Amino acid sequence: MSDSPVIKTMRVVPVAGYDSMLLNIGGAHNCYFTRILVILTDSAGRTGVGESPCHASTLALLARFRPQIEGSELLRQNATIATLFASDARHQQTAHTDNIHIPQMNPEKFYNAAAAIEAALLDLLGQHLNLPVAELLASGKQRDRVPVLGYLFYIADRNLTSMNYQAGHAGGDAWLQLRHEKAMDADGVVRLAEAAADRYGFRDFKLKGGVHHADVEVETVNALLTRFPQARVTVDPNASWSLDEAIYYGKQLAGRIPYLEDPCGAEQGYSGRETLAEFKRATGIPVATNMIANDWRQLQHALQLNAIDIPLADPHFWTMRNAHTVAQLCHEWGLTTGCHSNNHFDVSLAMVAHLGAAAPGDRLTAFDTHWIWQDGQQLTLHAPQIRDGYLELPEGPGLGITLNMARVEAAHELYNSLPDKNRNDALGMQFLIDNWSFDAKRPALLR
Ligand SMILES: O=C([O-])[C@@H](O)[C@@H](O)[C@H](O)[C@@H](O)C(=O)[O-]
Ligand SMILES: [Mg+2]
Repeated sequence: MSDSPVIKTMRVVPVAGYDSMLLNIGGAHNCYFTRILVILTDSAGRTGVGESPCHASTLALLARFRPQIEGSELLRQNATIATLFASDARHQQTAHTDNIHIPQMNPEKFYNAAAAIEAALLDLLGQHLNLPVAELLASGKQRDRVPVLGYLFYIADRNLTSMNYQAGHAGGDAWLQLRHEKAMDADGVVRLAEAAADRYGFRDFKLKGGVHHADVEVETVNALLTRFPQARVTVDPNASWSLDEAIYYGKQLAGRIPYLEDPCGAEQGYSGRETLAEFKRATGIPVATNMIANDWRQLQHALQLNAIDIPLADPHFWTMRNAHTVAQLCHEWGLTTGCHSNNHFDVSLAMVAHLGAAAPGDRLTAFDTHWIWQDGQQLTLHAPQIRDGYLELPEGPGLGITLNMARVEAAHELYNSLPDKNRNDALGMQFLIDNWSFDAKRPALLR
């Protein structure tokens, strides 16, 4: 044994929070979203934490990994993580599909589990060395703040449902009110963007598409560009457009948008990587993706086909260290570094901040975060802040955050009370369209 601190306990805490009725190709976000916290304590009396998307199979995997983590030496965390990667769990899980109903997103449960454990170990290691996690990733800390985008959604009318969607706070900050109200057209989305820009200073926006006919979504992008002529605006239809549609609408937007995200996907015997490569050649528009390059093998094929420019390597899909390696590869190979997100708490916000702070080079597109939809529900004492369009790196060693255990326990209670614990966006959608079901090739409202 070295004189390394030893991991004493690993606690896995599924937690829930509230969300708005946000639309996407998979349907409508539930009024609740769920996540998992992995909380480690070590023999030096420190606590480290990581966050991941929540799914029953991820919880099962974390339970399986616990004996390998407890008793391990903190300074040998590379070997500990390598043991997880060497286990058959990595391959068993890839055979399972998830409930998210967004095709090919591939948020593999093994990676989610490994990512949360790895983040908690890095948090502890940083505290042990008195260094921020950004300094522990191979490039070291490059910046103190990371550009993030205003992630905009069409919002359905929560009053049409019997679900427990929350109301906003009238009379205060416009964003905190509007994020709960119906916004189904360009005007509504522009009002959301104004409120988000006022509160967070965004200069980049991404519209979640795959909801209306492409004409409506392009009109919304145009309205955003008219209102914010200096802003970078894009749309992500989650591959619901055909290749022909993507080229048609891409040509309308070319020169005015910095990139398109997953404009099209697999069709007629051609893979998503092949259709995106054709899209790029036809329009010259850079392509970002979180759908077809989510592991090393997919990324290799995507790059060989020259299908993408911006792999949105989410640390929860890759682990923080692997996502950082993708950022290094982007830097060395002339690609652009970006980051995908799902609804999350502030532990994930800190993970994303450290990842972005350590990404080498200047070719960084504003990172995604859903945090603005959850702002106010923090589980830490001081959540990382978004100001002036940037996510600020928290101060202090490790991830720079401290859990607020009273809030964590309350979020855990909420999780325990939920009948549906896995993400299922079809539920809310049934209130809008009878018997609605997911179709990877059709925007959610076109039935
Ligand atoms: O939150 C959503 O509805 C998004 O559609 C999310 O699930 C996607 O993973 C995502 O943000 C994306 O960029 O495709
Ligand atoms: Mg996307």
